[in-house]
Amino acid sequence: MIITDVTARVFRHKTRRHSDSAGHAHPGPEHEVHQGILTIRTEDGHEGHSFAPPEVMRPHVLDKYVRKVLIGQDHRDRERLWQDLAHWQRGSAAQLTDRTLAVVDCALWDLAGRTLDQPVYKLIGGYRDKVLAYGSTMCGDEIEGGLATPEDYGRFAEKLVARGYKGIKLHTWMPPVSWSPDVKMDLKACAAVREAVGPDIRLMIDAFHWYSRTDALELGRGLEKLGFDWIEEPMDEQSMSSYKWLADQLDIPVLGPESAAGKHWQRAEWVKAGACDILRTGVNDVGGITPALKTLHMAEAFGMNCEVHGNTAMNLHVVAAVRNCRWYERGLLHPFLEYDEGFDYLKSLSDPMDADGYVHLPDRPGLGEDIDFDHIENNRVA
Ligand SMILES: O=C(O)[C@H](O)[C@@H](O)[C@@H](O)C(=O)NO
Ligand SMILES: [Mg+2]
Repeated sequence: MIITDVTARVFRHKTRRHSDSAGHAHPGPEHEVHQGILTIRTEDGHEGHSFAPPEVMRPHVLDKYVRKVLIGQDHRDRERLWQDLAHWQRGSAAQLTDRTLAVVDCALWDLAGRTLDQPVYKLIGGYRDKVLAYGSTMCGDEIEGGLATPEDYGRFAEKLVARGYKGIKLHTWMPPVSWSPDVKMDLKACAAVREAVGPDIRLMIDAFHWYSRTDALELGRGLEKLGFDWIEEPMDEQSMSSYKWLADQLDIPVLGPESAAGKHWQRAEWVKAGACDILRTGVNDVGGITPALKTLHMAEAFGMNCEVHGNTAMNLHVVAAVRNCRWYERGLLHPFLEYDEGFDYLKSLSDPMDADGYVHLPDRPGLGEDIDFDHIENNRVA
């Protein structure tokens, strides 16, 4: 049970996903990027793994913080290890991030599952073995036939419904798209999707994240006429009072915060302030599975749903272990990318979806990621 080793491996993998200046993904030519895998090993040879960008697990961070907290400890003490690592953040000069807490916490959960030969969601306490997914589109673009016009969104929505999705979330246009942001164009895309899919498919929006209060209000009022289920991150989430102002004015539920700092503590403040109607958490956003569960359980105590941000196994297992989350966010999707092709370092999808829109939890131990260790070793860069 005692942790003896924490290692990071960096490897090449190929993708057609490219990040823009705001960190949003768009399709492009295949290129090589680097990915990291963190491995935590115990004295009896058990291992737990989790993936993250290499900078999240860089040598300085592992040496100065992670190994100091983990080595020699009982790997089953996830709560104490998470608290001990989180307490290093304050004095780390912002070098120890929530993303690092998340990759360590996920590897510990994976280690527990692999050691006990159980899926993580069953260790947490399973609520369901399959979860309804919504298709989460990439942000709009200026790619001919991509997501460049409202009609493009409408056509893509039809394809997503044919694939089985019962819900669709539009990420609309944001800089660096030359003419964006534009509330009226956002609403045209939403209207085109509603027209294309009809009244029974659930629709949501995740818009430009820095609109003014009045722009966000105009967007929200328009969405109410289109029967959307929620408006997400239309303003800078550092201004909780702006969200309180917006939520007080709108009938459509305001969902958040996704990117606001402060883990489950800040999300408790949003609930107390009435700044959202549906809460949001995400394993990468709050520092791991452990704090994501704290957020979801707190929301449940207030009678609130809490939607989990992001795809991948770590978020899927959290969604499968709670009642007060309606969807798994499957994406990000684009007409020019085949999401079901997965990643070249995984032998199978972590979130396979059936024709009815349900993602089934794999019966593999831990986080259930079907890792191709040969690919990792054959493409090692560090
Ligand atoms: O980079 C981002 O901001 C995320 O990918 C984001 O676009 C998307 O995951 C999201 O906001 N989902 O709700
Ligand atoms: Mg979002």
